[in-house]
Amino acid sequence: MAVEKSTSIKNNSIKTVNVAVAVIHYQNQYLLGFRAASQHQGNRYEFVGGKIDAHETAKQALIREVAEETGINIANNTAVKLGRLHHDYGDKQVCLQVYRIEVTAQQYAQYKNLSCGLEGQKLTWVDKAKLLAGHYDLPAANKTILVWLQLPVQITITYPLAHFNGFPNPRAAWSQYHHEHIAADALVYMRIKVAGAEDSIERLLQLRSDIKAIAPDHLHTDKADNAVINRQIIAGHLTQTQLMQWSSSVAKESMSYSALSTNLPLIVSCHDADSINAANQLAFFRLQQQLPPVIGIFLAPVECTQTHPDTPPLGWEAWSKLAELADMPVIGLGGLSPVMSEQAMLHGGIAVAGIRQFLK
Ligand SMILES: Nc1nc2c([nH]c(=O)n2[C@H]2C[C@H](O)[C@@H](COP(=O)(O)OP(=O)(O)OP(=O)(O)O)O2)c(=O)[nH]1
Repeated sequence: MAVEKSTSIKNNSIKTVNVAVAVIHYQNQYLLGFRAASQHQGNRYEFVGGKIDAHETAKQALIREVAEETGINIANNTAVKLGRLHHDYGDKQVCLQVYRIEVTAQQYAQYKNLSCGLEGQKLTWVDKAKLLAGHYDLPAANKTILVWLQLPVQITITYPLAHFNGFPNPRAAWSQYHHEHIAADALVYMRIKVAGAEDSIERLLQLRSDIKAIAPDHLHTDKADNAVINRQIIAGHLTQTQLMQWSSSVAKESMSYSALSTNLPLIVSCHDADSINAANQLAFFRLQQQLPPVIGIFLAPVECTQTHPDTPPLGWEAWSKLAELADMPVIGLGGLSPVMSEQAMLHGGIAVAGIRQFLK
C-alpha cells in the first residue's frame, strides 16, 4: 500500500477550505473561542481564525480574522509558523495554516477580561497545562496542534558516546556527565549515536526524572513495557537517512519500514528540500493512519559547527526558505546558542537546539 493509495484528501473532488488559525497566548494563558452550535464543528472550543480569502496570504487572513473576532490588532506581533494540517471531517475538508502569536503585556492587560467576541462568540483565556491535558473539547484536527505546543523554545542535545571514549567506562561517564549538566526540566534529544547503548539513556532518565526526551526511534519499542521510558520519552527521532529510506520504500510500495508503526510522535532531521518534502509526506501518512504526528524537524546546519566543520552552513536566509516548506514546526540546529530562539522565530522556526551551549 503506497501513500497515494491510502489518502483521500488529495485525490478527492471536494474542495479543501484553507483556514488561518491563530494560537494567541500571553505566557501560559491561551485564548480560545467557542463555536456556535450552528457552525461546522459547533459546540467546540477553537483557536481564533477563519477562512483565507482568495486574494489573501495566510498571515493577512490571520491579522484580519483576529481583528474581526476579537478586536486585537496583531499586525505588529511576530506570527510564528507552527505548521499546516490537512484534515478530512467527512462532510468538510480543511487545511489549517497554524501560527502562534504571543501578545504583549500591554495587549494582554487590555484584553484579559474579554469574554465575548465581536461576533458574539464566547472567548476565554485558559491555562496551557489544562489546554494540553485535554480539558477543552476542540475539533479533531487540533489534536496535532496541542502536541506541537509541547515543544519548548530550546532543546538540548547530548554529546555522542564517542565523546567519552577516553573514560574507563564511557557509558557510565556519558550518563553521569549529562546527569550533571542538563538544565532542569529540559527537553533532551538523546543523540548517543551508537546502537546498543540504550541502558545509558535509561540510566540518565532514571537519574533525571524532571527531563523529557526525544530518543532514537527504536528505543521505546524495545522498551515498551518500561514505565520510566514511557513517561519521559515524548518523541522518537528519525535521521535524514532513515527518513529517506522510508520515503523510497513508499515509492517502491513496500511499507515494511518500522517507523510507520511507531506509536510515539516523531521528530525528524532534515538538511534540504527533498527531505522536508519526505517529512511532509510522512506527517500526512501518519495523520491518515491515525498514528501520532510528526511534531518537528531539526533543520541544520544554520551556522558552522565544530562537529561538522566540512558541511557548509545554510545561513538564516536559506534556512528560512526551507523552513517555509515544512508542514510542521521547525527547530534550528547548528552553531546556535539558546538566546537565538528569537532569531529562529523571526525566520519561521519555533525553537533552537544544540549541544555545548545548551548544557550548563
Ligand atoms: N477558527 C478555527 N477553525 C477551525 C479550528 N480547528 C478546525 O478544525 N477548524 C475548522 C472548522 C471549520 O470547518 C473551519 C473554519 O471555518 P469557519 O467557518 O470558522 O471560518 P470563517 O470564520 O471564515 O467562517 P464563516 O463565518 O465565513 O462561515 O476550520 C480552529 O482551531 N479554529
